[in-house]
Amino acid sequence: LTGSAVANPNPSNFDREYLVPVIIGAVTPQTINMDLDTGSSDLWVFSNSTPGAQATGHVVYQPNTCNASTCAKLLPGETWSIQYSDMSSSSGIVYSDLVTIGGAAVSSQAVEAAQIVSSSFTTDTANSGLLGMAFSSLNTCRPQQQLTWFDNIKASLAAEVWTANLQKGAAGTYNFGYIDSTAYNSNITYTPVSTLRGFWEFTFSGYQLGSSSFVTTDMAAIADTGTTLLLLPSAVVESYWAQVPSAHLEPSLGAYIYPCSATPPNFTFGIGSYRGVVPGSYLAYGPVSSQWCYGGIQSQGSSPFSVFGDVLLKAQFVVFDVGNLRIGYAAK
Ligand SMILES: O[C@H]1CN[C@@H](c2nc(-c3ccc(C(F)(F)F)cc3)no2)C1
Repeated sequence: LTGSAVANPNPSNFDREYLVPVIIGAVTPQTINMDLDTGSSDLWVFSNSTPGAQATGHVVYQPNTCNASTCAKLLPGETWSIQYSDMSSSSGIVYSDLVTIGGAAVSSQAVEAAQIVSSSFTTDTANSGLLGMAFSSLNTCRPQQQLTWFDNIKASLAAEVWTANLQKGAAGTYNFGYIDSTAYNSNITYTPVSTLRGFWEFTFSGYQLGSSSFVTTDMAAIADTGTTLLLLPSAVVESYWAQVPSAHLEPSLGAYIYPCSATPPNFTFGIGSYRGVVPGSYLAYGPVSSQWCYGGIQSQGSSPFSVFGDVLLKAQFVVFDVGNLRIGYAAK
């Protein structure tokens, strides 16, 4: 078994997130556009349990709890509650239902129906749920923790692997169970993943800011498709933006902005001897005013690891190798 699904950048806002059409339900299938997030492990959707004022503009999951085996089943006593790093949150109850992504189906997937969503979820009307693709140890369902869609399907796949091929301002692809050798043009460089924190966590071997020399230093990072930007240690971020005249940390935003007339420098990361290049044009996030633009590289703050978010991932072909607990990068 293999699967392949489109990854659509949110149309209106600078590739802020990438949405995948997910089909939930057998008797009354619904296609729900969800944010595939390698930084969390809950599959949750706006639902008929979400207050109308919070669900306005969203597709809502209507579990068909008929008695047949093909229907949705409420999991008695199960609840979930999650908070994302931007302080947004959601919580609710849990059903089991058929979930198909890119033609690959899991018959009894825990589908977490939201009873409460925070305001930024309500306003992000392109996104009607999150599809967690980190490790199941992070799943918030209690008292019985639930498995991610990938953990449920991986034994049926041709290989316990999936790949992300996100694009700048265009539809990309998530493939499940196989590696499309036509989708990249360098060898894939793999490095081990630590699952101790439940993330796709790995060590990268250093970085290069623009045309400066490569800095060889082992650093921790997670690959997080649910984070828009590239988050690095504040000292590295300061050095990066020092290369752009008038770029500065804007106190009111807590973020670096730069003159929109400038093109930011490239960012290169190392994995062993592999060098992954993120073109400077990918590091221009979007305007905050007529002349100031929001930088695509920002500080990771007090986080113990950097965050390789969409601005970096869309420049690479990325292999999430669950079977061998490793992550792979290739140029494309
Ligand atoms: O927590 C970490 C796990 N991965 C990162 C992540 N963050 C979101 C997110 C998506 C949409 C929204 C909202 F719609 F704007 F509310 C908020 C957060 N999804 O993955 C951060």
